[in-house]
Amino acid sequence: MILSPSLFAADAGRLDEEIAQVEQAGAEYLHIDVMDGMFVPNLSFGPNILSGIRRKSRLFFDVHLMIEKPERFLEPFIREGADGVTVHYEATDALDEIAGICRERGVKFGVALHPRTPVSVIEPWTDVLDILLVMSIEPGFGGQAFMPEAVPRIREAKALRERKNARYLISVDGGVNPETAALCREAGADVLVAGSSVFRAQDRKAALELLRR
Ligand SMILES: O=C(CO)[C@@H](O)[C@H](O)COP(=O)(O)O
Ligand SMILES: [Fe+2]
Repeated sequence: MILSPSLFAADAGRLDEEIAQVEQAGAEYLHIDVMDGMFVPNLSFGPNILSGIRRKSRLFFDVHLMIEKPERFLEPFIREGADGVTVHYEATDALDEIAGICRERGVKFGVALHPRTPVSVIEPWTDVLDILLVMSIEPGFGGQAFMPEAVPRIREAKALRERKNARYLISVDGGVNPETAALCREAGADVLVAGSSVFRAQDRKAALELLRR
């Protein structure tokens, strides 16, 4: 299981220490939420923050773009250190272009699905997709409860991968804690994104171990 602590839940006054802690505790990815106040009613990190934290960490930077027309900002996020860029299906008509740029620049191409977007919409891109992000909350805020409807959607994403003989990782984002992590794992998740359950815990290593178990 790949664990991707979500930086949005970290103490913004000491991001480098927070990142070092989860890196030392054995996280594989660092999930970085980018919000534009349009696609979601909130704001978060921009490319300048990515550039700053890139100098402090070797983790895989798993960038989750919750922005309208993400193709406008792909280049700065790649340049500043993203290893994977996940865009929302609902936010763009340019998935082919985005997939092409990701391939050219050697970064993983991810697509996120809002909880009400059918999993089947991704079918035309399954052969170029590296990460399918199944949202298990309404995007825009951390600390929300996991939506149980996500579980059959993870199963559907896995069945689709098998049927299409595709290779994408299935990632789950929102309300992931030790209990809901178990449901996600059983359903077929490969990557667990977890904000509050990691960064609100005193002992990050213990928190990651509980998610992994
Ligand atoms: O993309 C988002 C929110 O839109 C997430 O990545 C959250 O930041 C996850 O936080 P928790 O639900 O784990 O607290
Ligand atoms: Fe996210």
